[in-house]
Amino acid sequence: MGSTLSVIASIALIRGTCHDLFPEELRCLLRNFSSRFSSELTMIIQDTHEGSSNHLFSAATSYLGSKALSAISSSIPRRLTAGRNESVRTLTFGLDRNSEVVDNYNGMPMKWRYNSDFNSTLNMDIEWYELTFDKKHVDIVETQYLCHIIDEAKRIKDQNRVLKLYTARSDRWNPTGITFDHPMTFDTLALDEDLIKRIIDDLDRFVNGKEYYKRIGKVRKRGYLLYGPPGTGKSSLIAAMANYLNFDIYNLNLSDISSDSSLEYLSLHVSNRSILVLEDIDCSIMLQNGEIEHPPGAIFMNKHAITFGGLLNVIDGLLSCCGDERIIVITTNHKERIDAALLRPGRMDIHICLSYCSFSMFKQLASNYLQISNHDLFGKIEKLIGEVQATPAEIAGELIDGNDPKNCLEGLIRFLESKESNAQPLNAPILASNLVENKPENEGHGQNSYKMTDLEDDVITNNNDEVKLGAAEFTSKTEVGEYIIKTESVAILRAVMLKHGDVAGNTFSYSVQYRASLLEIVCRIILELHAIDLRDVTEAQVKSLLTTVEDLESVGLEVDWLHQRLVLINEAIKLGENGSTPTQDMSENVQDIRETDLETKLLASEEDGLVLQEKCTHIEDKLVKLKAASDKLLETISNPEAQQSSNCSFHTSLVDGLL
Ligand SMILES: Nc1ncnc2c1ncn2[C@@H]1O[C@H](COP(=O)(O)OP(=O)(O)OP(=O)(O)O)[C@@H](O)[C@H]1O
Repeated sequence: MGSTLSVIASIALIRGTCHDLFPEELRCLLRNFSSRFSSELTMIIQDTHEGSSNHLFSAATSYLGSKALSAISSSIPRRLTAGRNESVRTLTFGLDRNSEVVDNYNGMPMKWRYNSDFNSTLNMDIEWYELTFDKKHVDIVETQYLCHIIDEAKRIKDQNRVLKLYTARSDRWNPTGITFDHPMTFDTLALDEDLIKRIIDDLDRFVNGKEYYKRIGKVRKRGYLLYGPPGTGKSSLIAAMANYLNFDIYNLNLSDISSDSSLEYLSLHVSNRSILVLEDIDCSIMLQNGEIEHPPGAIFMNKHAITFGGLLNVIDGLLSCCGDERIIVITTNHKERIDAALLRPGRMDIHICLSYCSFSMFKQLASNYLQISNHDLFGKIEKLIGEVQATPAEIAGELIDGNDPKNCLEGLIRFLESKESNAQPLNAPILASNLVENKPENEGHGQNSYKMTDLEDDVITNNNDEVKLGAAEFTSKTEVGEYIIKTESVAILRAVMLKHGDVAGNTFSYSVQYRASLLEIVCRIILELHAIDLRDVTEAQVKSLLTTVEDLESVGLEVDWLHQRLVLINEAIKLGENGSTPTQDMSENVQDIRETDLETKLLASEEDGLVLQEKCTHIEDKLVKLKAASDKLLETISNPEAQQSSNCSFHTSLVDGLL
């Protein structure tokens, strides 16, 4: 034992002496000399290059630090440095002075040696790596290996860094941001499994799609629209996305921004590999109600100074040119209030509807909060969740306070039952907020439905039972006149055109696609009016529809006839609720509608006598029907008992005469 120690001590002494006698410069010289006769080549990578810091050197530091302890490196260096600072999530390692590590790159050994020394000429420490490899691999090192190091270092750095959340104040981003430490991940997010998989696939394709985007000449940005009632997990999904991608979040409330130029400035100062979130956009960008004068084209402005054009510029213009790998997420509780131009693929590539809690979502929440995957009470909860609209936030709220699963689940059942007793029936009318998205295949609450487009802008719809590729919104379209619209709206639009002419004709300053999307909204309102049971409609719901129609009118759509009809329905509901009889006003209103229809048709047909005659006959036929309907309506409304027994006529009177 004593002799072993003395041998080690002697070696250390000799090494120390050699080190003192042969300074680093001399040893380098010797190595260079011997390399002339060697098959190996050594490349020096210094910390500075041509007067500025050398990115390859810092990339090598991160790369070798991650390799130093891993099994991929064939040799673990004798001396390592270790540490951690505020900007990273885990410990980081590095090579110590004169330490070596061998990295096997596709079977080719790459020897790395780290060195540092004091440079008396520069009066500072200098650091460098020596990378030694077989001369025959020089091309691979130059064209592949060094790029691989840079890419890997970037990935490692991104993966390890602490995420930041930036908010804007006085039109500037908070310069340091705050640490974003949200625990939500795709594992804990309660969402349909298949939907999560599709979102992850899309994110993966996006972050790994550098070459793809380059090839097709498209800027690497992706727009997501998250919409749905409050508490359905929009913010939670953003957090899960940020954690999955390791992207910082820039959260912008447009109401806080004073001008388009401030918005531009902020968008230019969003870093790459980040998510720009515009929350509750419908609250910040309002549809004008016609009271405010504004230049043509600037139809959607908020009460401050941001124009719709300014917003599009951020999404399409400046951001497109000046950033890379950016995701823009827009959230809203009312998708139908957002201009279709903003929602089109290329701007908002993926639309995700976050809806009320389904049973599978509840099971995920139960697993998160109570750590149970099954319970005797699950059957009852499944039934209630199928009948009641409860948001994941509400369900989570019931599960959060308590350690005893049984108590929590019983509390949840009581909560759902109380909701059920106050709730609308299942076939309740559709709120205006659901107009755009509540297509037949997505109907049924407690279900999670969504549409999303992938890189090639396919559309995927899901109603929990089936997943269709390339269906619905963007693919199944038909032409009506110059408008290309969803097939399901064709019959209605044709009928509207026949009866009211081209109601979007006055909006010619907008694109045909945009006008088509406005017409789609009209069709959907009519479709919904035909589908709903008017006995269950509340005044608030009709008012909501009215707001949408007013919005349409404010952009120039001629839908006064629809407006009047909704007013009439509203009146009828009020009368029905009060049990009173119709007023003279109301019967005049019905008469007005008939006369207006006739006048419009007559005027529109003035030029052509034959057409006029034909149309008159057609209109007269319709008037006869409308008269019968309105008589029935008046009769029904004047007799509340009859209204109960003949809801069918009531409905026919109020709705069917529309077209
Ligand atoms: N899908 C979900 N999975 C897990 N938890 C959820 C989910 N949805 C909501 N929650 C819970 O409810 C809380 C509120 O949800 P969140 O803020 O994500 O909803 P939101 O749709 O963004 O609401 P708002 O529109 O009001 O901003 C979250 O903190 C989370 O605890």
